[in-house]
Amino acid sequence: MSAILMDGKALSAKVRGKILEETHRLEQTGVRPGLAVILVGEDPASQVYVRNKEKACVECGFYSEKYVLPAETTQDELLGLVDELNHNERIHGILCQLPLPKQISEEAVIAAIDPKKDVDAFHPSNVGRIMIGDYDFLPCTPAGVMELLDEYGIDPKGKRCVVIGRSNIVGKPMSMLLLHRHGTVTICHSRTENLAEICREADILVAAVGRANFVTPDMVKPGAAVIDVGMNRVDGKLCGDVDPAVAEVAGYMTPVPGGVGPMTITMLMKNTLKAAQK
Ligand SMILES: NC(=O)C1=CN([C@@H]2O[C@H](COP(=O)(O)OP(=O)(O)OC[C@H]3O[C@@H](n4cnc5c(N)ncnc54)[C@H](OP(=O)(O)O)[C@@H]3O)[C@@H](O)[C@H]2O)C=CC1
Ligand SMILES: Nc1nc(=O)c2c([nH]1)NC[C@@H]1CN(c3ccc(C(=O)N[C@@H](CCC(=O)O)C(=O)O)cc3)C=[N+]21
Ligand SMILES: [Mg+2]
Repeated sequence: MSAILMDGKALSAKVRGKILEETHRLEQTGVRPGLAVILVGEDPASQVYVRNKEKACVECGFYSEKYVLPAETTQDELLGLVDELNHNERIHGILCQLPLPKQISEEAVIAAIDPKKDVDAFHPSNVGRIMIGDYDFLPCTPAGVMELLDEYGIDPKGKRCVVIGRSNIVGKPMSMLLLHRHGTVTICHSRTENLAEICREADILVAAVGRANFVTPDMVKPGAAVIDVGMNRVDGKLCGDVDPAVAEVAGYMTPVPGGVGPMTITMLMKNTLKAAQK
């Protein structure tokens, strides 16, 4: 048996095509969606992400600005830029790439972004709204995973869903979106006991750990949908959190690259369009 690969690249192309149509419609009213991306320091993974985001902006017809700041940037300097972008009328979405250097508080920067321009949906008020189920912006990576599940006809309703990872940017919001869709959700983390056993019960297993080949075939229920959020560099090569051998057990699986990554960026485009439409 070999899992059906969930093609995030193909689905992204489809969704980006629809976004481009919406962009053209919005332009009739004199508004072009604008996204500002801030990158502090030279994290190589972040640079790939920023490059892919620029390409996506072109595909969606957006205006975009990129700010590359040195690793020594102070918190006040960064907050100054955020404030400027909050007031810049060409910019509808602001994304500050995480992680930030040690001298800068991520919480302070996230809180400084105007919630109406917070296309990551990381601001506490947007996070709160997601908890309640009353939101404008969905968090990009979890939203991308949900669109992939929908595209392949995988409905979380009533199903055992296991999320490995509890970060604010992936694990926690992922669990919340699965819960909204009536999944029975278990969140695992580094202190979880009997992790493999818990994972083996999952109909939908999401790996957001940040460790290459963490999920092995013995941890997967035959036929399960296995979603690989991981983006790890091993000897210069990009690989996920899921051992490729899992494809022999799983029913569905997302590849890395070409799975969740492109969908994350597409959801960022969707949020930016939405911000511009408001
Ligand atoms: N495809 C995409 O669009 C995106 C991909 N990523 C990638 O996803 C991965 C996760 O990112 P992120 O959530 O930010 O990472 P974090 O490092 O913030 O979180 C990792 C989580 O995994 C848990 N964990 C670590 N080791 C173990 C273990 N041995 N057993 C069980 N749980 C463990 C941690 O537990 P604890 O809380 O106890 O420490 C933590 O909750 C990374 O590879 C990142 O690059 C991230 C964002 C978007
Ligand atoms: N404020 C903030 N928001 C984020 O959403 C955020 C962040 N910071 N920090 C870093 C992580 C990581 N992340 C990725 C998204 C897409 C790809 C991506 O495009 N992946 C391609 C890579 C292909 C290639 O190698 O070019 C793929 O999987 O096919 C990678 C990584 C978003 N993150
Ligand atoms: Mg920091």
